[in-house]
Amino acid sequence: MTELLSPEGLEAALRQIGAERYHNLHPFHRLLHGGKLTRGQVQAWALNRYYYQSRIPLKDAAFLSRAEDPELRRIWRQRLVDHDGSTPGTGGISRWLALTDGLGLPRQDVVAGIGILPATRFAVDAYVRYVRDAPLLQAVASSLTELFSPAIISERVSGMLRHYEFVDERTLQYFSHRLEEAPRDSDFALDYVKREARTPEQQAAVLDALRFKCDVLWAQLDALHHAYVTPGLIPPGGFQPS
Ligand SMILES: O=C(O)c1cc(C(=O)O)c2c(n1)C(=O)C(=O)c1cc(C(=O)O)[nH]c1-2
Repeated sequence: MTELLSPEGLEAALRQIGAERYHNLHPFHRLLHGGKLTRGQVQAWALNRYYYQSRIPLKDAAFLSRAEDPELRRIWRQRLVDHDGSTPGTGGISRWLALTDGLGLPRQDVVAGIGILPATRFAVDAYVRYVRDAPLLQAVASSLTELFSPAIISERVSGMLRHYEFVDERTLQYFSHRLEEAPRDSDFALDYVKREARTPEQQAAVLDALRFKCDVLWAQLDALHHAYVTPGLIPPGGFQPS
């Protein structure tokens, strides 16, 4: 039998999950941020990660289609604006393409998802489906990995600028925007789940949602590590670094 946690207790339990399971702990990120990857391996990461970026607005649109409260929609819809921009060439997706352009990947291949790993697709699509189908409280909770993203983003930007001559401030501009957007989004989502998870069962579901999302992020890096680090088994159709 689980007990009802206080809102602060729930927050502490969520933060504990992040401390144990967030993808900053994944060996592939240690290599990426520590300058241990080749340009081809960084290309593979940016290409696969584009698929995640491209699906985030679809999952937020799925969320909006289910949110009946106008106030909740008004706040959540900012996420779509952040990724898609308000005019062509603005927003997070185009900033991610500035990174893949800078790494020398053909834009049309990136956008078409040519060469992305099967496990990237499966993990990301599972996240979109989760947000489409799970109770709204869990859909909100699944975004809470963003509580932990500012720390990893700061580490990534400083590590990559220090170690790789093939990236610069301009190609990494995506991340400076996320440093402002992610805390705003995750503060809102955290307040929401602390307020709305009122039974032990709901609290357990919120914690499970965050574990699920950590798995979505972790599985993407497992796939990259398996294909491009060790044992280096690139699946059929996977991107081949030149
Ligand atoms: O660079 C990262 O490590 C990282 C992590 C996460 C995350 O923790 O889910 C997101 C992002 N970046 C990100 O850029 C982003 O737009 C984003 C949206 C979401 C979400 O769940 O709605 N997570 C993340």
